[in-house]
Amino acid sequence: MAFVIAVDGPAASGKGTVASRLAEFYGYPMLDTGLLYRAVGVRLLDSSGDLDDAVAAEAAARGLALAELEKAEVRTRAAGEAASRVAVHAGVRAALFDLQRDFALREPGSVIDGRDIGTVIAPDAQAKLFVTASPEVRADRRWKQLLGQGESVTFDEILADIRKRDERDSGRASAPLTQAADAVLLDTSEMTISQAFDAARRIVETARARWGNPKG
Ligand SMILES: Nc1ncnc2c1ncn2[C@@H]1O[C@H](COP(=O)(O)OP(=O)(O)OP(=O)(O)O)[C@@H](O)[C@H]1O
Ligand SMILES: Nc1ccn([C@@H]2O[C@H](COP(=O)(O)O)[C@@H](O)[C@H]2O)c(=O)n1
Repeated sequence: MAFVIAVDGPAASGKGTVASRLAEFYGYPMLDTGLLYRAVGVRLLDSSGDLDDAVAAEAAARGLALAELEKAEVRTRAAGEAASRVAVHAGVRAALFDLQRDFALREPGSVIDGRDIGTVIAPDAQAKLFVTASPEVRADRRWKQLLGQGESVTFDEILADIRKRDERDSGRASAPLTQAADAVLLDTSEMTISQAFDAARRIVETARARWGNPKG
């Protein structure tokens, strides 16, 4: 049976950073599911531009090619906003389900990060982390990241984005962002990347011991 590490949490909490370090440490493949929704959002922006059109959004999700996740465009602020708008459509989520679920079942294990991994995609995951940080810390991290990518934006604009995204992601009817009952909370507000990774690894090690696999 595959050992699945599910990493969920709000925008810019550092879940992707923790997930990629865990993947490297355990030698597992990693899937950043946010990129799927971002790529669907970008597809719609490039076509009709109507992010509220559920039918067009589902068609965009069904036509998605994995190569589209590699485009620099999916990592922009606009793509993040578009992703959270298309992610409310149940048809989009259904269209992306199998790809994520199949990834989760890869042997000998996988690391998947997103919003609904521990609750919907892999509710049976052996290790579940819910990575968070205060809105201000997350906004600061995302702001610096976007400045580094050459975007021109203020801290206050990013903080407003983060608050709006939290509200939309947590409030939607379909697979809302929520901590799974059996996920371990990891608040990285006061942690460096290396401290966050160490804490995450300890959580996973505890889950591995419980799972009964002595091989690290
Ligand atoms: N503990 C930390 N301390 C300082 N910076 C961090 C920390 N964790 C992550 N970062 C930085 O914050 C930014 C966002 O991190 P990351 O992409 O991992 O967040 P995320 O939760 O995956 O975001 P997304 O909402 O895009 O999925 C990156 O530039 C990353 O290097
Ligand atoms: N499993 C997921 C992953 C992401 N989303 C939505 O996509 C937006 C962008 O995700 P990032 O992780 O790249 O910030 C996010 O705000 C969610 O709306 C999702 O619904 N489910």
